[in-house]
Amino acid sequence: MAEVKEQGHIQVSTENIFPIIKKFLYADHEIFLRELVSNGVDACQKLKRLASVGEFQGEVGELKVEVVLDKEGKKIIVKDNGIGMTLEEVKKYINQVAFSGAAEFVQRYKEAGSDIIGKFGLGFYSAFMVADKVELVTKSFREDAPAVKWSCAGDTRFEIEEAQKQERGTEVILHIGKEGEEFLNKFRIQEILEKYARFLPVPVWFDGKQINDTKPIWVKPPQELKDEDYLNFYKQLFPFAEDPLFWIHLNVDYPFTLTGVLYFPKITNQFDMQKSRIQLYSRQVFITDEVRDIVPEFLMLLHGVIDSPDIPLNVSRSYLQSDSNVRKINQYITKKVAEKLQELFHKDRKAFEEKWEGLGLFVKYGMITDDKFFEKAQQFCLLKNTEGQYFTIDEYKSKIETVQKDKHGVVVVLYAQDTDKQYTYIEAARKRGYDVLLLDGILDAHFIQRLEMKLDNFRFKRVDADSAEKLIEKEDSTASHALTKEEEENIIKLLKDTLNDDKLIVKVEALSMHDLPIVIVLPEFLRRMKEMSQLQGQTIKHLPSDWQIIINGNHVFIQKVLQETDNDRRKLLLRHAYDLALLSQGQLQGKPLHEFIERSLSLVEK
Ligand SMILES: Nc1ncnc2c1ncn2[C@@H]1O[C@H](COP(=O)(O)OP(=O)(O)OP(=O)(O)O)[C@@H](O)[C@H]1O
Repeated sequence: MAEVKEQGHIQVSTENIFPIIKKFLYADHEIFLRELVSNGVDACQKLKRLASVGEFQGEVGELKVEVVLDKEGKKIIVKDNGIGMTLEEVKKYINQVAFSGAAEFVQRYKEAGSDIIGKFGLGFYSAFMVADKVELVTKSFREDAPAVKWSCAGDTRFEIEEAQKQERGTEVILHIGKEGEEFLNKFRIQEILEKYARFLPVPVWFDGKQINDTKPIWVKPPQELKDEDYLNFYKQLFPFAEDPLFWIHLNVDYPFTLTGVLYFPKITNQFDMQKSRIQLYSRQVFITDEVRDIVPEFLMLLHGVIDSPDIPLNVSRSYLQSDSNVRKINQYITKKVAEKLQELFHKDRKAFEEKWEGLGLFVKYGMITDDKFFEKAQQFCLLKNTEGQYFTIDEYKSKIETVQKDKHGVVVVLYAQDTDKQYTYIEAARKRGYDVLLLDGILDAHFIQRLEMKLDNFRFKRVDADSAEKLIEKEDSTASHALTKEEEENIIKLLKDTLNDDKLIVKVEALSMHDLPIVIVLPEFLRRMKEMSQLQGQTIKHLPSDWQIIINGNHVFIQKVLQETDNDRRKLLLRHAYDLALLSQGQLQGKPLHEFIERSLSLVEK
């Protein structure tokens, strides 16, 4: 038996901290392993540093941290061959420094409650979340320092004695208690190590295998890396994801330290958008994938890794938002992303256009949520028209300015959300020499509003918001149609009778012969209101009374209806014209569609 060198009490100010550490938060118990393994890694790195400056002249050997599970003996052991500790150091670091860390935690826990949980590196004493008794056996790199054993059974008493350890380094032996039983499982340990230790800078071994990649790409200089390396790393992080569109390597040391790689993923649906896939590391130790307050909101769509020792982890969320480093990091990332996009745009516009389908989503999201980004992105944000051509905002403005300016000097941008459903309207607009954009993305409704807010005299109108004639109101748009006042009243009444609805909004307009005899439009404002309420989860269908019916006073079909003497046939013809209008809107379904088909056949037969 070794001689007991010292017994003592860990100094506790008010109450025993162990019960508090133990009850910490159930879900976070696993971090004990992160803490112990990273202490081992730190110890190895310290030794390497000492060797590099000549303060340690012995054999460094292969530095590593090893985790051993002894299921039978109910023990988890974390060993390293790093610097180790002398007796004095054990007293200083374990009894005082580590303890004061734990005491500080307890203090904050009492102040902030669950807010700080999971954000606080509890350090060495987190071992007591899972262990009833902890032993630490250590031998310093200093040649003449004897090995020391420290032990503590989860109360304020500790013991220090001489130990028999021959090799340099530290071994922490956890005697797992009831609370920690779930960790006496190989797969659980494996899982925790893969989560937290995957990219630690010193080899970490468990169950005969090395868990980690000590040199992940974000710590390497970008000029040493090929596209393939970035793609492989992406696969390593997200084995089931499709290849990303491109990536940005972050690398800054002043005024804060930040490295990382952010990927622009292929996003195909709204579900993909909700997944946050940025992992935060601090010196290669995984911290969290909850990066909401660190990364600008719109960049939450990106995937990848950020590593910064300058992000405070042991504080509450509201504090994080006001932290000046976090704010600077935010701005830096935004700037970097904008610059990278700009560079891609200038270097190879064609490739940029080809990727726009996927990229546009990020750019638009950024423009919607971040003013600074809007300013920059305005220069490379693309608009695609229904013929598949791409324009920057300025290019598009110059393209349509002359033809699509209305009588108030506002440039009216026409757009479709569905080239099939709105085909008739797109054609009608094109015939008038107008250009039509395709804005069919999930964010486009918001994007349109943003552009209107930011750009002077720029208004968006969906092609079916009005008759083609009225979409862009010109000075001379008071063209008269072929019907007399009486005929106009007659035809309106007839249509209301036919459809059996008094409340319908019907008007006669001078459309061209190219247009349908009856056109149905949904004013832009009303439609947008509906869309917004739908986006917020309320599903209001377009009520029929919102649609406006426009009778084309110049169409021969309408003349024919008026000339027809048989009232039933007049109604039948008018019904047919109305159904054609619904059909061109993609709204004719069910029974009315069936009747329309029957009627079409009978008209042919007659
Ligand atoms: N395996 C080890 N080898 C050598 N020294 C160690 C080892 N584990 C802990 N120490 C010493 O004990 C000190 C306290 O450790 P503890 O884990 O509580 O806090 P920390 O690592 O300094 O900070 P953190 O709270 O972020 O973990 C360390 O700073 C280190 O000096």
